[in-house]
Amino acid sequence: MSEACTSRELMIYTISRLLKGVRHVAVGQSSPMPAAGAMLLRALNQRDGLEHVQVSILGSVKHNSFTGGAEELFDCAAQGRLDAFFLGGGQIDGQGNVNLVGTGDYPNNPVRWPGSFGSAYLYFLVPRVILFREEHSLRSLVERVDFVSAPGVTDGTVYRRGGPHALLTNAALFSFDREAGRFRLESTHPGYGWRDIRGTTGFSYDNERCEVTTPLPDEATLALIRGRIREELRECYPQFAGNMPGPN
Ligand SMILES: CC(=O)SCCNC(=O)CCNC(=O)[C@H](O)C(C)(C)COP(=O)(O)OP(=O)(O)OC[C@H]1O[C@@H](n2cnc3c(N)ncnc32)[C@H](O)[C@@H]1OP(=O)(O)O
Ligand SMILES: O=C(O)/C=C/CC(=O)O
Repeated sequence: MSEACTSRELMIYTISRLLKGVRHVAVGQSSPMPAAGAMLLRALNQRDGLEHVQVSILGSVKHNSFTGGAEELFDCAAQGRLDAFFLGGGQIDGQGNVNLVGTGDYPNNPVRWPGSFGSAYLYFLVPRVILFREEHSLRSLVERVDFVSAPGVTDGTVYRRGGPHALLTNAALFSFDREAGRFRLESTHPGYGWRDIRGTTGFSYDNERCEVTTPLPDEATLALIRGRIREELRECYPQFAGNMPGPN
């Protein structure tokens, strides 16, 4: 029996499950776990003789067919040729708003993050946007973000084909109901129960007393993460890949 599945490996595997059915997935800045999850889906589909998955990772030479940087990604999204993307946030709230700018009042934020990137644009255009935040805490999952980098919901007068699909943390998986503008707890990761999630989530959500446990990857999938995926990830995220379990 190999070393037990780590929290990050579970998140990577869960991302690959959330991506099922996509043909083209892109990964933006500062997103090692999404990159690994997208690579895992590509590898699993290849292994199982399923449809080819195009993976475009910003900043990568090996795993990116774009040669012109983010502009090409944005054009691709506008043309409807991108099925899935990922957004993080120092804060994420119960309506799926993400804050990549900082806490407190802009522009004198006591805590400052890298900035909004093209998050607002892509959030409106990419059908399946998966939100991710490793830290599941009252400070990261808040009632209302201090700054809206990209809004989760928009009124019906605004043309919008993209938006939040799910929120994944190191403790739980939520889906997002776009009609209701609310998250629904879908599963808690091994070691966490619904009460833990209630106590560490700053917003209200549906299906609070969820008893479903997030499924773990099987041995073969775990071996793929620790082998091929870890190696593919090294190009863009050497430190993250170096901290993953795997053969020396
Ligand atoms: C086209 C495109 O590319 S669109 C962009 C796509 N990519 C993304 O959306 C992902 C972007 N992600 C990020 O920029 C980062 O991962 C962030 C900002 C969300 C989080 O930053 P991380 O460095 O991972 O988190 P970390 O927990 O280390 O926090 C950084 C700092 O902010 C502080 N912090 C983080 N969250 C909070 C919070 N909610 N409240 C107060 N302080 C906070 C931390 O204490 C830390 O401070 P320190 O440096 O003094 O210790
Ligand atoms: O403008 C943005 O959103 C992101 C740009 C990242 C890049 O050019 O690599």
